[in-house]
Amino acid sequence: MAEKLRAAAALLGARSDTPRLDVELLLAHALGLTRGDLLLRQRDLAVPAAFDRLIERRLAGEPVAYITGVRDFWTISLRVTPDVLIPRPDSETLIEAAIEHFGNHAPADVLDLGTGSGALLLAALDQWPMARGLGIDISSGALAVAKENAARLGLSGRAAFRIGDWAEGVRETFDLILVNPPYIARSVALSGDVLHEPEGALFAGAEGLDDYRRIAPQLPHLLRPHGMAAIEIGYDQRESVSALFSAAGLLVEVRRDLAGHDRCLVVRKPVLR
Ligand SMILES: C[S@@+](CC[C@H](N)C(=O)[O-])C[C@H]1O[C@@H](n2cnc3c(N)ncnc32)[C@H](O)[C@@H]1O
Repeated sequence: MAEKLRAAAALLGARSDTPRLDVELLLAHALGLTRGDLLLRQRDLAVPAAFDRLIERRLAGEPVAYITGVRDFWTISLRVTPDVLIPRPDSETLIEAAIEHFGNHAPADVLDLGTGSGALLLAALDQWPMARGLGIDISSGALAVAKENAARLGLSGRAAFRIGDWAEGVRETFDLILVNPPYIARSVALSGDVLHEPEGALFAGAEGLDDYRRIAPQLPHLLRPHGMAAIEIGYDQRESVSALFSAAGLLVEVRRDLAGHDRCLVVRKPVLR
């Protein structure tokens, strides 16, 4: 088996930045095991015939998460399909910022705008067992995946989902608002795995700012006085996006991801004295 895995990883080296991990995840999927079980038991296992077909799909550019249908995010494992963006480790910066803000005081009500697979909302509900949440997305395909994830994680009782255009028509207020909108400029030529992801999850007009422009004026009406919003940004959007939320009368700080890139705006209401 070891030789076969080395050969597959060498093949994928031309296509992927993480060939060894890809091979392990695909083989675990072919065997119906977790990656952990695969690593523990690999000496006793044979490579199934289905593995070669999975490697072919990966070589043709399909992301591992769409092949296996699964992606881990924060403390949870999510089902993913081509209807949803594959949740990124960088987006965990938003959950970390929320944990830092709330400390021992858990948020009661959470809003996730552009919920996709439900990653951010469901990670927050897993983090705070008494919290309830609402996930909104414009894509009915994405909402079907998010609902399935809530059910699989036993979180349906605390998670509601609604089709919507950002927060249009939302009358409720929230302690925590999580937002990872599309933020790539239309002129950017994408390559690699991302070409398989939904365009509606990626692009936001000529400068990548169209969705922030819509969301910024909505936030003051949605955010409770001591609440916070964690908003994902592209590594070079700190100033342009901060300006939009400041202009909406909100206080803005920036958080970096593990790679040291600006990744998340922490947005609060000014405290009235
Ligand atoms: C970058 S993805 C984020 C998905 C998920 N929150 C995550 O972090 O993995 C952006 C999401 O916003 C949704 N979206 C795009 N335009 C929208 C709009 N006008 N109103 C609501 N959701 C929208 C897309 O369908 C997509 O699911």
